[in-house]
Amino acid sequence: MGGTRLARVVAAHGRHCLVEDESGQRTLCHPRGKKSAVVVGDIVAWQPSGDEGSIERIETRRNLFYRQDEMRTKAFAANLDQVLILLAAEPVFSEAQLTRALLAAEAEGISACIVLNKQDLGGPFDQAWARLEPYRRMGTPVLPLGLHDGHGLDALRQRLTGRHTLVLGPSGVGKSTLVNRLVPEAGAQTGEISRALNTGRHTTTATTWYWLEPARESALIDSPGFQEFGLHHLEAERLAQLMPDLRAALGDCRFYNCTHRHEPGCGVRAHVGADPSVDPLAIDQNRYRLYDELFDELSNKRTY
Ligand SMILES: Nc1nc2c(ncn2[C@@H]2O[C@H](COP(=O)(O)OP(=O)(O)OP(=O)(O)O)[C@@H](O)[C@H]2O)c(=O)[nH]1
Ligand SMILES: [Zn+2]
Repeated sequence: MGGTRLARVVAAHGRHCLVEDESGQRTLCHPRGKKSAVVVGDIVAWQPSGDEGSIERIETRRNLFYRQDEMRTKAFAANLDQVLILLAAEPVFSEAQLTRALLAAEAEGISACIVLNKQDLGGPFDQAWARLEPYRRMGTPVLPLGLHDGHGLDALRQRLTGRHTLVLGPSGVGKSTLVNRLVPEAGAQTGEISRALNTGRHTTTATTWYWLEPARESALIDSPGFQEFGLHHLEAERLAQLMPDLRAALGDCRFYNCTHRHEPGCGVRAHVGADPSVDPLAIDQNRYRLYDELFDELSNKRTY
């Protein structure tokens, strides 16, 4: 159709968004009619009208990273290559929250990595690093980082190169420090987006797309909302498949529809609490407890 162009959504506020074309040109767009909301990372077909534009269509998404609680769904971003979960030696992180974010990524087929910041803190860092051992063992990359002294920054840059990465993390782990460290003109970009979308507030409250280099190949997508990570969109029966450590032990249960909670002859529970130096399929107690609790939560969810 004449006049329609493809572009990427680099910021969204309400139903309005900022799209960026291949040359890097950004345009404020509004949806035409009653269209479903766009998400950062969406590829859209849009049509210019004056200085602004209207969204005609959202291209099919490769994936959509989102959370869902009883009342609402929150989409973080679409078409991702990777989700990076930033944690730190302090504040002490919640394993439940970490596991939920990993599950949401796995359910959409998005690879995830964990980055542990504040390496300079010594003891607390070592304790946090030890808590992440089951995650390393199940194959999730875990990178040490010290944003204050630059430790591990090169390895992190390597992991981000050529990918579009959503960054998530609880408050206080150093997410703004990370963005400012990797995106030299982050402040300017944020200001430009705030002005364009007329939010009148700092866009740390909205999801924002940052390019890491002038060639615009690697991107960091900064998104708030790591708290209250609802997984109502997942079936309880799918959980074990989505947890790599449990998944590795599947196939040896007596019952084909085993929930791995109370059935006799369960091949998963046989590995819970085992010594990893003896049992390569050992499942960490905490991980199993999280599975058990989530199974309860997801099988008792109410639908409205
Ligand atoms: N010791 C230490 N402190 C760090 C490091 N990186 C960041 N911090 C500190 O951690 C605190 C939180 O950093 P921010 O970048 O504001 O963290 P944030 O994740 O954006 O936090 P919110 O703004 O609450 O979302 C600040 O006081 C930083 O100086 C580090 O490598 N070591
Ligand atoms: Zn079982």
